[in-house]
Amino acid sequence: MNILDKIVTDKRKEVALKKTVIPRSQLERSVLFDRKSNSLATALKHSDTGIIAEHKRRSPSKDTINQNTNVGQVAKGYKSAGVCGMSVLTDIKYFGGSIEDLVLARASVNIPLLRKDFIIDEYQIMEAKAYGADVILLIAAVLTKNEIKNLSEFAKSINLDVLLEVHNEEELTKSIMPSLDMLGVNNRNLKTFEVSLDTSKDLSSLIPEDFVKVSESGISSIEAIKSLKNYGYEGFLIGENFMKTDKPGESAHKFIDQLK
Ligand SMILES: O=P(O)(O)OC[C@@H](O)[C@@H](O)c1c[nH]c2ccccc12
Repeated sequence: MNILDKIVTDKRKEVALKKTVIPRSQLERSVLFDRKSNSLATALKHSDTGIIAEHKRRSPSKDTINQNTNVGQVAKGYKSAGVCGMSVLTDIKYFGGSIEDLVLARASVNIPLLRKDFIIDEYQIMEAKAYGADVILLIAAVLTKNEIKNLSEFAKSINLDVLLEVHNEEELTKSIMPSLDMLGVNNRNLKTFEVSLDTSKDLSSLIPEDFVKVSESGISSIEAIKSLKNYGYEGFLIGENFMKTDKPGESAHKFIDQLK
């Protein structure tokens, strides 16, 4: 079994258990369920820099990145750096995050927040909304075309933006549908952890114009962003490059200043 299969197997168990502890009807009663969403796709379209900064403590490819973070402070730092949005990893077992991280970020900022997790069930989308997310990530590598359709339409029905992540042409062609707002190309292969920005460049011409294009992972230089912009990318998801420093917000600030 590859790592992605393991993550999804564990995720199915986690979701089944969570459903018994907090039923959907209770999620719907969260005050955040009625909060007006803040669109990440719109923010990216109106930005010259397009940075989406991530909160990530550890990952299966890197182990520890930063265990001493205060997610509320990181959120404030990213906001004052001028990011378009923040991605909050909520997977516990493999990334050291939690759904509470999302609500703590939401308590600190009103910028668009992406719930970054392995979403396989509507329940997790309800949970994302209840804990303050504006956007969900769907990963084509772990979903069928039908699942992508059902989950993205459900997210749209509760006013969440959808970022669909692909890694190759096959995933991309099966996924193109009107219920998505943004198409993200992950430069990291989630099965082997290999990283190459060429993945974004190679797939760019296959993404229809009406989707905001996002390049994800392995981005650490201004040059990388400048070259990805030539391929039509408007969003850049950066985690480790900021999180490996003591002050992720300040690192993001310096980075964004150089982009302007
Ligand atoms: O830390 P990086 O290399 O800048 O990558 C950030 C983000 O793209 C990465 O964390 C990510 C992209 N897609 C994912 C899916 C699940 C978990 C994590 C991810």
